[in-house]
Amino acid sequence: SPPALVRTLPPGFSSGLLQTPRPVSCGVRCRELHAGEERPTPSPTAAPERRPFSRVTPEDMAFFSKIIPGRTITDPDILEASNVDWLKSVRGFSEVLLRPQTTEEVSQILGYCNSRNLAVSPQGGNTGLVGGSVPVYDEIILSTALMNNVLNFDSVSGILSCQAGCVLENLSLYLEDRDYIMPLDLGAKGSCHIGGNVATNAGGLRLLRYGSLRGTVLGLEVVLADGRVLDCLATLRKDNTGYDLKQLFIGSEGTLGVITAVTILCPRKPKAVNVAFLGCESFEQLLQTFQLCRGMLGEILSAFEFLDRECMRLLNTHLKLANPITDCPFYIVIETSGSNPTHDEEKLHQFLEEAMTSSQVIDGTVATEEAKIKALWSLRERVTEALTHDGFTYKYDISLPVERIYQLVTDMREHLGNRAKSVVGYGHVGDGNLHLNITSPTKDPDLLASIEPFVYEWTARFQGSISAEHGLGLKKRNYIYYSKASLAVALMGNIKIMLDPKGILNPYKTLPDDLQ
Ligand SMILES: O=C(O)CC[C@@H](O)C(=O)O
Ligand SMILES: [Zn+2]
Repeated sequence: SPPALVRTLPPGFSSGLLQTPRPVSCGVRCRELHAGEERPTPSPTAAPERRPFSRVTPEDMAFFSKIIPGRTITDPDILEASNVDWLKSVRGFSEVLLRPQTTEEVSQILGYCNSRNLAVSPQGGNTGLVGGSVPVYDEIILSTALMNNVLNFDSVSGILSCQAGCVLENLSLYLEDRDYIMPLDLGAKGSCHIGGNVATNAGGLRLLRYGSLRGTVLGLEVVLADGRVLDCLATLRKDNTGYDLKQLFIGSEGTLGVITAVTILCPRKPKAVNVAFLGCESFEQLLQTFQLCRGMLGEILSAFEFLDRECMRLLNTHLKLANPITDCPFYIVIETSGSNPTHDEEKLHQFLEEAMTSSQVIDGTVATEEAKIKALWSLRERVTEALTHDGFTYKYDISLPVERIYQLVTDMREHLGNRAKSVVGYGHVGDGNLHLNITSPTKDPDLLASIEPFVYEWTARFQGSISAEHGLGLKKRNYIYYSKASLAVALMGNIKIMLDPKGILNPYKTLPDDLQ
């Protein structure tokens, strides 16, 4: 029988997304590449069976307590928050939460877990939306929360070095005091950790201007599954000495190593920021406005986001946020960031005049002061929160050629008829990234069966990505084949085996079940 420390699942209780347990795929951790191999049929999102990892014993606890005294948590009330994801859609049953403060501590923990065959679920701010940051069964939760020191900031180059557990908003405030900003900004900034941002290659609201973390992250320190510390913590803009290994860990969702420190290139704080909130009659007009905006605002444009009328309805109903302009089918948030307030305002006003006279935009409002800028941004940033009050939410994060993104929403509405409560579209127009969200009063397997695989087939038909910026985690892992060739996925499996031969790091995530 399992040691007393480990609670077995209550009878009939499902772990994670588990509904119908699927037989363990093959148990083989070594997979050969076969040319022309058939792509496996994706299984439902149900979690695979627990793999035969060891269970935590009192001896293991004694070891952890010696390495990180007072920072081994077993209190069920504290563990509850770390076992459940932000959406409350995935639940694990871990009984151990470890809070290291240093890279050396992470190294010792992983070296030990690897030798004992104990599975580990790395966790940052736990704000992910695909079930990637919580355990599925009894994996040990390895939190970066106490690894929150800035290591260095070079005010000439703008290069920041910090530990992985720094909260994004704290880093932003730290940099703003020094006349710099972070190159990324997300709705979850108050909780998410930079290590988690990098591990998931989070996109967010500024990607249009500053690019993805694949460009702005200059270096990483990563603890590998066996405890070795990989020092790629470079601070160079240019470095072509061999393969760029840090890219493997960016977006790997904690399955290849635990990121412990990051160096990141930060832009100067803009002297002038303006936000315009505009309304359009059709998505066609919204796209024309985007084109015009790129032409007229070019170098000062820092965000071009959208939400539809349904999103606005949910913001009004659930969060009591008022629409600052007349009711429209589509709303745009445009942000400019530049170095000359007079020049930027003049450009923005010329653009708005042109957009209004050519009837691309029906109504709009502009903000230059911080409080109003914040209020306008919250209409875009808080859609996710509004959706959580609308019911059970099915979330899709799709990349498509920009002119196609809203067609998926209209096709989905037509396809579902009155079976869904709300079908909404919003997202990052500038990046060709749609957030399609569908709600129902409660979890509804029939509705889900109507949405999937329809949404994935639709996306694959236009060579889109089924996960633009949220990653695959537990929920989307089996749909990877809709966006990646079989050979690419098989190579990913080989990399996983090379770096984590026992598969202890964030098991059941990112890779499809046939490669777990
Ligand atoms: O909740 C979502 O689907 C999207 C969340 C986030 O990526 C956003 O852009 O607001
Ligand atoms: Zn987004």
